[in-house]
Amino acid sequence: MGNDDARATIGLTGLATMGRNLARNIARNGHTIAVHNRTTSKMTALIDEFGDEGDFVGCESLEDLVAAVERPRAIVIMVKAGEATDAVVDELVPLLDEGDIVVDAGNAHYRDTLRRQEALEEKGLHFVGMGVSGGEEGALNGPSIMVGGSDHAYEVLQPVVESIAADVDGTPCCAHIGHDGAGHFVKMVHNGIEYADMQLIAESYDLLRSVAGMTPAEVADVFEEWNGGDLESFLIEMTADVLRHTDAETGEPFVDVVRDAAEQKGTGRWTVQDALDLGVPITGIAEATFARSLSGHTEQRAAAREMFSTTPEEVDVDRDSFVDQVRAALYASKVVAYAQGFDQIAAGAEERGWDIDLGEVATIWRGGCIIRAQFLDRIREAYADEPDLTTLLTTPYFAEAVTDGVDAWREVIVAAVRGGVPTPAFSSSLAYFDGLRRDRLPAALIQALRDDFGAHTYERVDREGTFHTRWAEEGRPEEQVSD
Ligand SMILES: NC(=O)C1=CN([C@@H]2O[C@H](COP(=O)(O)OP(=O)(O)OC[C@H]3O[C@@H](n4cnc5c(N)ncnc54)[C@H](OP(=O)(O)O)[C@@H]3O)[C@@H](O)[C@H]2O)C=CC1
Ligand SMILES: O=C(CO)[C@H](O)[C@H](O)COP(=O)(O)O
Repeated sequence: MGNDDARATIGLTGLATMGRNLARNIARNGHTIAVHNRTTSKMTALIDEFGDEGDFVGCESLEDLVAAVERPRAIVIMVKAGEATDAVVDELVPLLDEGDIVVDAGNAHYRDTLRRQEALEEKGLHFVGMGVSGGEEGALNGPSIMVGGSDHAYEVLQPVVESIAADVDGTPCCAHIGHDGAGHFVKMVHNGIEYADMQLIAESYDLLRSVAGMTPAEVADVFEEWNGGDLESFLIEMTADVLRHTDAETGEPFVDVVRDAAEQKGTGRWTVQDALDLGVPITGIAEATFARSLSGHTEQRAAAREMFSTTPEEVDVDRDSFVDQVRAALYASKVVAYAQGFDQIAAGAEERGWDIDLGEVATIWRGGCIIRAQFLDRIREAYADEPDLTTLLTTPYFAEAVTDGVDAWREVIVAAVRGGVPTPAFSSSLAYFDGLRRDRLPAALIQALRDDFGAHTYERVDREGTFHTRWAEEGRPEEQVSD
């Protein structure tokens, strides 16, 4: 296909919340961008409203979009993940030429990215799975960008993606994470951590309201104060803002007029499914995902309330001390959630042959993305000191934070249990910490039971080898099954 009139550096199809702002960001940074949307009115609205922000080429069809972009073309797809992305890829591919680059910037499952990458490679095209985080505002003003694809594709895209990404201390929040699905894999785990972060924040809010009896506005003040310390982050700041918001119609705190059933588009669930396959215990993320599911089971919740309706025990706490304890518990649990997420990235990278630099991941999450937080700098430093870190939990800074916070963490969970306030993420994070540091785990009993009912064998603490006890026989003789 000829494109003699092509003058755009890059093309983008999918101009909903993210795509339209990403396109504006690209144009504002001096790149000519060709824009397209299945429903043309979104494209014309973008040009009408924001056409003067940069050099846009409006396109009514994918054919026009392809013709408008200089070769080798780079075309970004920013549409609904799943079937919609496949539909756009299928329509786009026949229009392209060898060497062109298709970039999926949506929240694709990394396995879909692997599949698409293989299919396009066979046609001589490059496929890039590019995770973008930052929501609507980040897409416009600088997101965090996780690119997966060939070295060549990254070289072509680098000037554009680095110029539009958020910037922290002069470093763009953008990196070539690895080949094929690596970028979408890291974005998936990022979203899993986002689920855990939000669940921990929600549990903190619930405790401060239900145990300490604070109003949403008072809790907002607490979050605002926390945002001035170690917990400083986008989500903590946003929580203060949301809790202070009053519903215009009713005059009630906004949080009280929102239905308490949390939805999910799937990235948290994928993270948990993947962690199960990898055998990595990401308990905080898993509990956060299940907590969203539980909140959505409205009929079961109604039945349970009717059957078990109880007034939880009043818990007598000193408000100021409790606020401090919740802060410590939140911080320690957050450290666990991030440690687990980074463990998953390390395990996934090893399993799939991606050379993922964990310090670089922490670096590009410091700005632009939803989980941006001051303490990512600490994580970056930890991996800079020791790239093959076994767990973030044992690095001096985080070990101290968890050790200092552990008593408060326990107190908070005791208060939650007494008060009937569910804290699945707090509790599972503490259980994870206790599990890791325990001298002996009851896993020994599980091994013995497995051997008893299924001859599954066990290892001994005092000798090498694999053993089986013949439980049904007199004297229960033990045999060594292998060395
Ligand atoms: N919203 C967010 O905060 C974030 C979203 N993402 C991801 O970015 C992508 C875009 O998200 P968002 O902007 O919220 O928009 P949506 O996920 O709501 O997707 C809407 C866009 O998809 C297009 N689309 C849907 N089905 C098709 C189809 N069959 N063929 C062609 N186009 C189709 C729509 O076109 P039309 O207008 O014609 O309906 C529209 O442009 C998603 O993959 C999302 O997961 C990533 C980070 C943050
Ligand atoms: O990717 C994102 C932020 O990083 C999106 O906002 C994501 O879609 C939110 O996920 P969910 O709808 O499952 O809460």
